[in-house]
Amino acid sequence: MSALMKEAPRLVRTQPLMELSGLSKTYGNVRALDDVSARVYPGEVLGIVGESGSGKSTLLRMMNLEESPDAGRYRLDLPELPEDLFTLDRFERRMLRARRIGIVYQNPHLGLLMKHSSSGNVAERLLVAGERRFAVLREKAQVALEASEFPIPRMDAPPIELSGGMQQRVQLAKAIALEPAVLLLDEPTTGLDVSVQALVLDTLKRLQQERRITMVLVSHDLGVIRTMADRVMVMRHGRVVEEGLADQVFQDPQHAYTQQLVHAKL
Ligand SMILES: Nc1ncnc2c1ncn2[C@@H]1O[C@H](COP(=O)(O)OP(=O)(O)OP(=O)(O)O)[C@@H](O)[C@H]1O
Repeated sequence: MSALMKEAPRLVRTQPLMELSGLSKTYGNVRALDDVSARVYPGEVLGIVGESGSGKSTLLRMMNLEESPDAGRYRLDLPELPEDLFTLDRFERRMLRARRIGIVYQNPHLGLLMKHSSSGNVAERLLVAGERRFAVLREKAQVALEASEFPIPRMDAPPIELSGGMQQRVQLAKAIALEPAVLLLDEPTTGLDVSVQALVLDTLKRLQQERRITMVLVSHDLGVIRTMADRVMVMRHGRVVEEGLADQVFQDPQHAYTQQLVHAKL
């Protein structure tokens, strides 16, 4: 079986790990999110797909607590957290992000200090979470880089000197260094060469299978979503128009917009 082929969906139907409800967000006169709700179950990969401007990245930024909605609530099923994470202040959000939420952006400049060493970028995440011992920081950074299949001899090179694929692996190492409860991926392979894209997806898939990391993957690329996701949410104009098991949505799309997306891809 090719490494990129999917296993049977992992239908874990326990309590959702992540639950967002009734999210709305308006920028000027653009309604980026319009009453969006989403649930993510432990160990699954939720794919969010939709055309440019449909609200995917806005939703992911909310999941990462980078922004607050005009309305809506956000719950993570982890100990000692409030019922609505949007009530947390800036500092509390930062700590929660550092310890429990990992993110990989399409644009590495958003996730990395491009002129600092790659190992330092990963170590910084560990520092924010309280680790101060230099040897431990370095060792843990190396372990995370290895898990991301980053070439270790280059771990002290700054991302600015690395290829796009390697930069994404540094972001990934930083994101998983503390074994987050959820890993958010915003178009993690968009802009990479197709062959590099396949290798990075392979790494994500392996990590997912070995560690059962709960993931939310945003992509406009149906191929990427199909490769990775157990469940899919289709967004359009800031709303969720369809959601379901990935195989179901791809084989038998119900909404006209999803049909259009799927058929355009075939
Ligand atoms: N900070 C912002 N200020 C103003 N408008 C914004 C902001 N963020 C998003 N928008 C607008 O909200 C809408 C949704 O944007 P969003 O980036 O979430 O969509 P997307 O589906 O991720 O698109 P893309 O695939 O192009 O990134 C767009 O019309 C966008 O222009």
